[in-house]
Amino acid sequence: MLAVQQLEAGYGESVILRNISLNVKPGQVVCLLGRNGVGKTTLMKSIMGVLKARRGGVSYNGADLTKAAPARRAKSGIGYVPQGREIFGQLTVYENILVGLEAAREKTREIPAEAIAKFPVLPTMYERRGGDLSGGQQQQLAFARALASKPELLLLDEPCEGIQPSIVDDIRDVIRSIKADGKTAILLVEQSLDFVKSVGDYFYILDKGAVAWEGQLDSLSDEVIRRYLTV
Ligand SMILES: Nc1ncnc2c1ncn2[C@@H]1O[C@H](COP(=O)(O)OP(=O)(O)OP(=O)(O)O)[C@@H](O)[C@H]1O
Repeated sequence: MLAVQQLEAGYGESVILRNISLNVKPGQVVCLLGRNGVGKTTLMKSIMGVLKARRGGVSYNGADLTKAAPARRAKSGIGYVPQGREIFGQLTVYENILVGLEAAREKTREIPAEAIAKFPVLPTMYERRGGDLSGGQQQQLAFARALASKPELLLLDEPCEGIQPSIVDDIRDVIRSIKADGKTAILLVEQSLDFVKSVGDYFYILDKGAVAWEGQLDSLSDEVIRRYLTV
């Protein structure tokens, strides 16, 4: 469903991604691995269209999205939980989720039940400002905002970063439950290999601007971990 082909992207003079090709199939949980600074977030931004591709392309369900703005990509069915969550601090919890609804294919102001079903605490906080929530609550809100448009592909950039261990377990459960529902594929950036192995199907390792290794997660060997992931 998602195909990234020979993508090149970067900032100003610097080229971060030189030649990236990867695929995500329906319902799959694909994990993006690599040492700090290899460009995982840059790739997520390029897929979402926040950062323009310089070469190569991004296609989704057969449509070429390489030149499409982020809003069109969202409307095509791609949801995004960015690194750092990017909750609108001055908006209420409810309003934050409504922002996610803007990307829904049918026009509605009704938050779909499935967006919040996994986060029962959120409706009890609808009137609170996003900025007043804890990190874990903000992460739940970022998930709900992304799920509001019923995406078929969810981009998750380090959803456990800065989150306390008990909430990390909750996030794992949410990812597993999205996977079990079978309606939404996930492209996940995550540092913890244990976490990745507990939710993922397939992996890509980035190194030097390209895909250095890929495979089924159960085939990820200690040798590959040492070569590309150990600091
Ligand atoms: N807005 C920006 N302007 C210029 N350079 C940037 C910008 N954002 C990131 N970079 C640089 O691009 C490179 C890749 O960064 P990126 O955040 O994509 O890596 P990452 O693999 O996600 O790292 P981490 O695991 O630390 O989040 C780094 O060298 C970083 O300094």
